[in-house]
Amino acid sequence: MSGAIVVINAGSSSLKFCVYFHRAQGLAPALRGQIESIHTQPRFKARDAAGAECGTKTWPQGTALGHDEALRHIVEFVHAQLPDEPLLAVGHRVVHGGMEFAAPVRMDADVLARLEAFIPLAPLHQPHNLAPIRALLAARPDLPQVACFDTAFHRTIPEIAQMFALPHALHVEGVRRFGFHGLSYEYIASQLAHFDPIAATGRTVVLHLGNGASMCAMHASRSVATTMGFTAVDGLPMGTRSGSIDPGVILYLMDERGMDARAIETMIYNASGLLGVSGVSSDMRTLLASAEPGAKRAVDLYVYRIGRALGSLAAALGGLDAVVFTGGIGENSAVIRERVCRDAEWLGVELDPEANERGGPCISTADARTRAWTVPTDEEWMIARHTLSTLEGRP
Ligand SMILES: Nc1ncnc2c1ncn2[C@@H]1O[C@H](COP(=O)(O)OP(=O)(O)O)[C@@H](O)[C@H]1O
Ligand SMILES: CC(=O)OP(=O)(O)O
Ligand SMILES: [Mg+2]
Repeated sequence: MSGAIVVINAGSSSLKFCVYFHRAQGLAPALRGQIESIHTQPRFKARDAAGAECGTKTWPQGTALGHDEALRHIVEFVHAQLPDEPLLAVGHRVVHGGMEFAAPVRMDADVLARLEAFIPLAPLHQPHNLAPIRALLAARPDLPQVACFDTAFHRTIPEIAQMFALPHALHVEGVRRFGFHGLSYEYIASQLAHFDPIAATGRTVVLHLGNGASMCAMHASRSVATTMGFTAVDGLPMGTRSGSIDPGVILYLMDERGMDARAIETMIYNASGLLGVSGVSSDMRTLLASAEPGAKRAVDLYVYRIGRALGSLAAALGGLDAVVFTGGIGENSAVIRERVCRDAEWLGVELDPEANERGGPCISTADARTRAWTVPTDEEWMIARHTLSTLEGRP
């Protein structure tokens, strides 16, 4: 079965793709890239198997390209680069799998309809995750497609950590914490043993800081608690999402400010977080480079909330052996890592500033009680492996 597996990963601000060749010796990346900042200043970049840049394009500042146009650009690019490679399957990141989908699944019209029910629970992601699946099911019904879920990795979270203190019938019906960024956490969990056996077997908090942001407490590389909940708007402040707020604020906005559910949805998903607090930008690079007081305010709140969440997750773990930074901000921003690590000194984290500037992978001092790492995530690799296993009928 020689040919290509194409992986599509629609994030809230980016569309990432990777083409893997499946050969006798296994899966190998052949072409990868992304369009980032798709709602604000889209930039396309692709690299070949050797890591050499093989495609770039930038759109003018202020272009709201959106996911559909971004996907069209990527499909044309991949087709032009690899016109003769037979396509074996397409693997997709699907953010919400609810209680029903705890493992990757082969797509058909029935599964698609069931996944569409979760659109209200992940409005920035699920529609964009499902649109290419729907289009391909219509155009190429013979082509295998596999959905891989952000929620699946968190199914090991103990019942008590999944609960809201609401009437219990709601929990039974599925109003519970699901958690997200699971493909990223699963990848990091698969890498921990190579970096730090203590982090792999012990108590580790992984910080996935991208446009969406969450943190996951892992015990022996399994998820035991996470900051996101029923939806991906919970937990940390993000690029445009509020993270946790007092639910009383929602009632106040409805009753006293005349806002309806849709207006509140737009506010908490699209106009809050770094963007709302700063009034400047949702993009961490822009905020760190800005002299505006709003930019400093947003970064300060971001770091503060990460520190609060770290204390809470360390409590859930009963202590802390390691922290791991990943995601666009976690992998690339030495400043944010430094600030988070300084605030976490009470938990035994001791930053090595030079190692942090170099980008790690180890960014803590040799004798720190709690080790700190920066590890690039690879959701696409997890999706490719799950897609192949599903095609081959393996769990
Ligand atoms: N060098 C950098 N310094 C600070 N932030 C960065 C840097 N590079 C990327 N980022 C941030 O990473 C975020 C995007 O992360 P990413 O994980 O790619 O997003 P998505 O959630 O859409 O998958 C943006 O906020 C961007 O500003
Ligand atoms: C679930 C989520 O927030 O994903 P992303 O960070 O890719 O937007
Ligand atoms: Mg992402």
